[in-house]
Amino acid sequence: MSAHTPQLVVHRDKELMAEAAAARLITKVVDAQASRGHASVVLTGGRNGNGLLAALASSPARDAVDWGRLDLWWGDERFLPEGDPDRNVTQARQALLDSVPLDPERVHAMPASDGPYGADADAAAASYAEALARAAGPENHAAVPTFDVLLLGVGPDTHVASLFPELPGVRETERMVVGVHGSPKPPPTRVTLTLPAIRAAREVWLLAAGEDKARAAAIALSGAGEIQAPAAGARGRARTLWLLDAAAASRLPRGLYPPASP
Ligand SMILES: O=C1O[C@H](COP(=O)(O)O)[C@@H](O)[C@H](O)[C@H]1O
Repeated sequence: MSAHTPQLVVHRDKELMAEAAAARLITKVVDAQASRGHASVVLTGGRNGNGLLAALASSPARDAVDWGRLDLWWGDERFLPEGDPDRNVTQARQALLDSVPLDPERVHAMPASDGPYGADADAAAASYAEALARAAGPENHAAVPTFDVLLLGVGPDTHVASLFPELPGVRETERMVVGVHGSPKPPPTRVTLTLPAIRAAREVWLLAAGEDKARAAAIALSGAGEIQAPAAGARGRARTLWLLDAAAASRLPRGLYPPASP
């Protein structure tokens, strides 16, 4: 099976999906730290991403992670003032980050709209791209680190990170990070990794739980184009994993799930 072929795991409900994904992430991070001394994870916003972080916070196995040797990056951010409750980083802090001993130098939040770039989301995006490029080593395949795991929530319209169907961001082939203007989901201004940055990750995990994600999962996994269905273009270098609950998997084409017998 090619690394580009998505693998699917379907859980009974969203709570079990969040707990199983948290357990899976802990194992991945612990293994990476054991073999290379450090690990890097790209976080997502949204309900499913925050559900995973909350499950991780309440897992006894969280203490197996060396939090001080974990780099955290973001796949996208809602371009709002620092501390705004709708910022993805604010929600991640509440769900998990404030309760684990992270090294603040390794927590790479995207800039806020009242930060050094003011309301200029494009300048904020360029500065995040520079930070990623500085962190990328010669062994990396792009101007971003080879993230161990990159998490993506899947929106009901098939968006991932802040790459929305048909908007310029999803068409970007050169830059690693771009500003988003006129997002159909509020707030309208955002900053996002692009598909080339996402595809530099070793593993990409797409999270989809709930009935409102069923159509998006079915479209993205049925051969749709990435411009129309950005989730279809998200893949990892070594693995692309869709983690779903039964409701989100309910409209998948026959033969995709459960896996067809050989
Ligand atoms: O706005 C966003 O939405 C998506 C999906 O969120 P969900 O609540 O429908 O699961 C999320 O992945 C993205 O990071 C976020 O900025």
